Amino acid sequence: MNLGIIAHNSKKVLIEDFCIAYKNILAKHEVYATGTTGRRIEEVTGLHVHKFLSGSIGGDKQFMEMVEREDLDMVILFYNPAMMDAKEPDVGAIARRCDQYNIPVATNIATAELLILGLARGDLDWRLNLK
Ligand SMILES: O=C(CO)COP(=O)(O)O
Repeated sequence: MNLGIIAHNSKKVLIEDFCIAYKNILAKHEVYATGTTGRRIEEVTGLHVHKFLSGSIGGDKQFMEMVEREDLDMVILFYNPAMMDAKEPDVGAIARRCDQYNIPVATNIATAELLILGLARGDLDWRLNLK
């Protein structure tokens, strides 16, 4: 399955730790991420990540296009609710689009852990029937 990941700068270490912890599950899937998030994940896990441009220069739009094509099966958006900034990718818009297409989306690590463990257990296999 195709997993999409975006992490705000203040959440980069959190996403690194998450990806290290669940590296064995991620390795069985395709990971897509905005530029810096993807590079950081590659550096700490050694996994290959399909990298978009950096979020602030268009990577967020590339990510959104993939959601709109329903090509992502699960999305992790670690934004910082205390630091909403107009220059940052519009995570609210991406989350709304995920809801429109019924794509499982996690905006915090507690939910992300549920999703990744559910993915490993086959709970998201229904998405395979959409293709
Ligand atoms: O800017 C982002 C989230 O704030 C995401 O883009 P990068 O992964 O390129 O940092």
